[in-house]
Amino acid sequence: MKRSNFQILSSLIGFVGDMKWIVIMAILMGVAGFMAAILIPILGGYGILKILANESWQPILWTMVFCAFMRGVLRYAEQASNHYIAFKLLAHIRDVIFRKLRALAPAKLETKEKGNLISLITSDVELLEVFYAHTISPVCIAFLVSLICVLWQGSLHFSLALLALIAYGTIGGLLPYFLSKSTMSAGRSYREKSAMINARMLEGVRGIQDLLQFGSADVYKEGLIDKTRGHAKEEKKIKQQMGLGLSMSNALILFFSVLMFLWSYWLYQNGFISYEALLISPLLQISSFGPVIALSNLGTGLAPTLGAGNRLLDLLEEEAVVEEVKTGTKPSFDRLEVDGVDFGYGEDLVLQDFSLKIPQGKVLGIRGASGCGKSTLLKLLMRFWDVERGKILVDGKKIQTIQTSALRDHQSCVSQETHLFHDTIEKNISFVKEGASLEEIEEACRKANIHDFILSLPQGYSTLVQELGSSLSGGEKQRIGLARAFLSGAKVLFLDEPTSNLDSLNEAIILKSIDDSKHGKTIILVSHRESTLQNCDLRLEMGKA
Ligand SMILES: Nc1ncnc2c1ncn2[C@@H]1O[C@H](COP(=O)(O)OP(=O)(O)OP(=O)(O)O)[C@@H](O)[C@H]1O
Repeated sequence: MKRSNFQILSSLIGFVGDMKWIVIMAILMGVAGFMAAILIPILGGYGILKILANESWQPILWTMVFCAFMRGVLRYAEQASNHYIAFKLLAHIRDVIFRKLRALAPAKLETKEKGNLISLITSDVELLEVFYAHTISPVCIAFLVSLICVLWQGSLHFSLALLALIAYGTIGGLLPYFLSKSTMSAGRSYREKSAMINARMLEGVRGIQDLLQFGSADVYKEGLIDKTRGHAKEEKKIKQQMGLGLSMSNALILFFSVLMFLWSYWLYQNGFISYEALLISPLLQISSFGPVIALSNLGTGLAPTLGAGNRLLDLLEEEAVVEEVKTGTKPSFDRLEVDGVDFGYGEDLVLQDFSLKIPQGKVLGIRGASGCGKSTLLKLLMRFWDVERGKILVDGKKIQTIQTSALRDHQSCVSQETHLFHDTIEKNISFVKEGASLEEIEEACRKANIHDFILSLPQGYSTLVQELGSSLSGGEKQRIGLARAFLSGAKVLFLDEPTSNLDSLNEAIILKSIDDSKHGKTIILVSHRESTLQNCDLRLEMGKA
C-alpha cells in the first residue's frame, strides 16, 4: 500500500507511546548540549575583547571550559537516551510483528514468502533505528536551537534574525525536502528489492539440491545477479544524492556564514549594531549550523527507513482471515460436526454442501483424490479459515463462538512435514505440554516408535537437533511429530498423511498406538495409503466439489 511520508512518519511516532518523556529529555539535553557548543566560540570572542581592553578574561576562560565539559556530558546523555529509546522500540516492534504473525498464521502466512518476512523482521526493523535514534530528537533539537539563535540574532538586529532564519530554513528544510523527494521512491523500491533478493536467496538455498540435480544452478545464479544489479543501481542513486546533499549543505553553510559577516559589517558601518554585535553575529551563525546539518543529512538517509516503515505498516495493517476469539465458550470437545459447508480459497469451491458427523472414540479414515480438499477440511475443523456457508459445530456450538486458545489446546495436528526447532530432542517434543515429565515424553516416544532411535543418539534426549544437521530422515521427523501429538493429550487429533514417510513396520506400530489412544478422543486420519486406512473404524471417500 502506498502511504505518504507524513502518514508513515506519524505511524512510526505512534510507537513511542510512554517513552515520550525520555524523548523530551533527550531533546532538552540535545538543545542544552548544542547551546554549550555554540557558546564556546562566542565566549572566545568576548575573551579577546576583554584581553584587548586589558580586563580580566579568566572567568570567561573557565566558563568556556565548563561549556566544553557540559557539551561532552550532554551529548553523551542525549545519544544514550536516543539509543535506549531506539533499541527498546525495536524490541517492542519485533514483539508487535510476532503477535501480528501469530494472528495472521497460518492462513495468511501460507501465501507469504518466508525470505520477505525474514527481511522485514531483521533488516527492515534494524533500519528503523535511524528513525528513532537519529530523526525524532534531531529534528526537534534543530528546530529549538535554530529558534533560540534566530531570537538571539533578533536581539542584535531584526535583519540578522531574518538572514539566520533563511539560512536554517534552506539547509535544514528546503535542501532535505528536495533531496528526499528525489530519493524517496528509490528508497522504497530499494527496500522492496532487498526483501525480494533475500527471498530468492533463501529459496535458492532451500532448493539447491533440485537446482544442482537438474543443472539449473547457474541459470538461477544469473537471475540473482541480475536482480542484485538492479538493486545496486538504486543504492547508487541514493548514495549519489547523499553525496550531493552533503556537498550542497557545506557550500550553503559557507555562503550564509560569509553573507552574515558581510551583512553585519554593513550594519556596523552604518551604525545599526555595536562592535560587540558585529563580533557575536557571524560567530553565532557559523557555530550554530550543527543541528540543521544533521537534518539535511537525514533527507536522503531517511529514504530507505521510510521504505522499511512502509513495509512494516503493510504487515501490521493486514487483516487476519479469522478473528481470534478471546472470551468464548470452552466445550469439552466430544462431538465434531460439519453441516452443509461450502468453502473455497478463491472463486472455485473446494468443498460444496459438505456434511460429516465425526464420532468420538473411533478413528475416522479419509481418502480422496489429490486436491479434493482433505487438508482443507482439517483446516476448517481447526478454524484456520472460516466457512462461507454452513456450520462447523463443536459439541453443538458454532466453531466461531469457541475460545481460540481452547481450540488450540484441545486439537493437535500432525502433517506431512514436521518442523524441528534449534533445541534438544526433548524440548522439541515437550513444548506441546507444559511441565511434561521425562517419563511422559518417553511414553509418547514409545508410542511413536522413536524412543529407541533417540536413545541411540550421542546425548539421547539431550541431543541438539542442530548437531544432527539434516541427518534426520523424513520418517524420523514424522515420528517426532507423532510423539508430540501423543504427548499433547489433545482430545482431537488430526493426522494428515502421518505415515507417508514410514516403512510398513513403523506404520503398523504407530497405527496400533493410534488405535490404543482413541478412547475418549476424536481422531481423523487422512491418507492415500490403503494399509494406513484399513484398520480405521470408519471410512470416508471424498470427491471433488
Ligand atoms: N492457501 C490456499 N490458497 C489457495 N488455494 C489453496 C490453498 N490451500 C489449498 N488450496 C487449493 O485447494 C485445493 C484443495 O487442497 P487440499 O490441500 O485441501 O487438498 P488435499 O485433498 O489435501 O490434497 P493432497 O491429497 O494432495 O494433499 C487444491 O486445489 C489446492 O491447490
